[in-house]
Amino acid sequence: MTDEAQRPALAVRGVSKAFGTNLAVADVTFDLAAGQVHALLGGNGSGKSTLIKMLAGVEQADAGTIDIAGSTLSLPDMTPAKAAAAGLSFVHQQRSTFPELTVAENLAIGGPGFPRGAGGRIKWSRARREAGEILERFGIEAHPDQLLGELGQARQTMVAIARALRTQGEGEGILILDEPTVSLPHTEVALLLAAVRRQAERGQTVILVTHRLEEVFAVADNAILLRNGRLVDEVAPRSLTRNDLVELIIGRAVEEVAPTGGAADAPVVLEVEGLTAGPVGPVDLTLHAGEVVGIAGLVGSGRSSLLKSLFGFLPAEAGAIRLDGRSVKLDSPRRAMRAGFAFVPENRAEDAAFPELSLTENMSVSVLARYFKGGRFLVRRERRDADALLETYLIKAQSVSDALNSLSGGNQQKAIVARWLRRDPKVVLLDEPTQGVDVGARAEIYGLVQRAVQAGSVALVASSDSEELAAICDRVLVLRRGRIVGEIPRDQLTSNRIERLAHGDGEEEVA
Ligand SMILES: Nc1ncnc2c1ncn2[C@@H]1O[C@H](COP(=O)(O)OP(=O)(O)OP(=O)(O)O)[C@@H](O)[C@H]1O
Repeated sequence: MTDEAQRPALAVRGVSKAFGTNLAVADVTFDLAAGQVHALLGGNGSGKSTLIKMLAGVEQADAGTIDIAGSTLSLPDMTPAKAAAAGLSFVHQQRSTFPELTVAENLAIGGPGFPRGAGGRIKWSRARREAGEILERFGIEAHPDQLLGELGQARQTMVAIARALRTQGEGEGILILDEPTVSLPHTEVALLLAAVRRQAERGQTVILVTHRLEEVFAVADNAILLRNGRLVDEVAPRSLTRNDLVELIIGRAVEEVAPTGGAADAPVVLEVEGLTAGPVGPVDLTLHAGEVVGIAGLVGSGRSSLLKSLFGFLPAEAGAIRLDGRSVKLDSPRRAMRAGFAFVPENRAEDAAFPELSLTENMSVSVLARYFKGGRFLVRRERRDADALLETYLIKAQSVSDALNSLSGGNQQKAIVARWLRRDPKVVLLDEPTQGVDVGARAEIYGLVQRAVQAGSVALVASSDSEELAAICDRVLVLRRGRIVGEIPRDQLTSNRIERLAHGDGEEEVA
């Protein structure tokens, strides 16, 4: 082999970053072999995003260099422009693509731009031809004139990847995918991973940040493991069992959580009849004490709308809701909360978090009345409870006074789940509850949901992760176009079955 062939595609040397006294990334050094998929793994708060942001030049490193394509770059001096020039291409979870524009327009935006002629007029025929060439190069089945939003989720992400890589020669540079499959249904995940694998086989070096271990086993040649900001190991995942990998990531084994079995002969807690709200309905539901019921369905099937209408965010146009046999009117979140409903929304940043406020404040907004006594606010008690929640929910923070937005994404999610479960709700509504949450805390959250329902409550869990639903639910209801098209009981519950029903393959099985 020549020196060129042996040289790593990326060498990371001595990278460090502290936030105050918190060493988020501590002297991390590794090499990435070219043409491979490297998973960047670690528990919540282990430093993955901070490391990626330093490579992208959006977070200033304290120390460290990278070697790429024969040049050495200082990370404290990195900027987004330098990162792009060095061949580092990023595709984030929230793709910056535009569903209402065409594929060709999406491929032109943000890069070299549209080809222009005299007077700055856009040359559409050339833009289309170039888009067609890019689609072909990346093996994406789409037409340049198609609206991006008409494509499936996986192909939309592939367009974002093609856009990020379009100015690189075949196999040049590094493609960095930051949790690209969050909220993608299973079949779409498989399509996207196959495309990533194809790119690697053609020589592309890829860094994949993910919490989903099945993806690591499916596509990664190598895994870089971070714990508390330090590099703890580099392994070939295929040489490990799932449990070995979990232990390496979070430093301990994780117990599988199984449903405790809310029985159909237990008393009925929640009854919904003919609920119609926005894109949902009419929907009937009957939940028995102790049940965890999953809501599956493709993007746009109405999963989130159903939960939102049960929490009074989305006004119901028709229908009746009974809680413990008594009729309840849920026309506002305040009323829903009073009635004993709790809701962890999918979109934490917009709907749930107070990013600038402390962790304590974010966790106690749901129970503020507990801390008012005789005109005084019990600050010490609030703090003591917050400290306890940190332990119960394995939230990694320096202190409960930290602003929520200084926590890693997964830890913010745990804080919002803690906020709601601490109210001992009667009906727990969870929308994508383990989004961005690591394998350890995920099992912990499942366990807490189980525990929350054991005293006679019920939980409705909407998730795009059919494996998650199959693992934790007593039964799963599948939504299509706002209606329940099937119910899968525990003894027949597999992710495959959920996916098939969600896509409308096979029989409809309305219970
Ligand atoms: N802007 C910030 N201010 C203060 N501390 C921060 C900031 N960003 C990150 N941190 C801290 O740095 C550490 C690493 O966080 P980072 O977001 O890199 O973790 P992560 O591995 O990406 O986690 P997750 O899997 O939850 O996304 C955490 O302790 C976090 O609280």
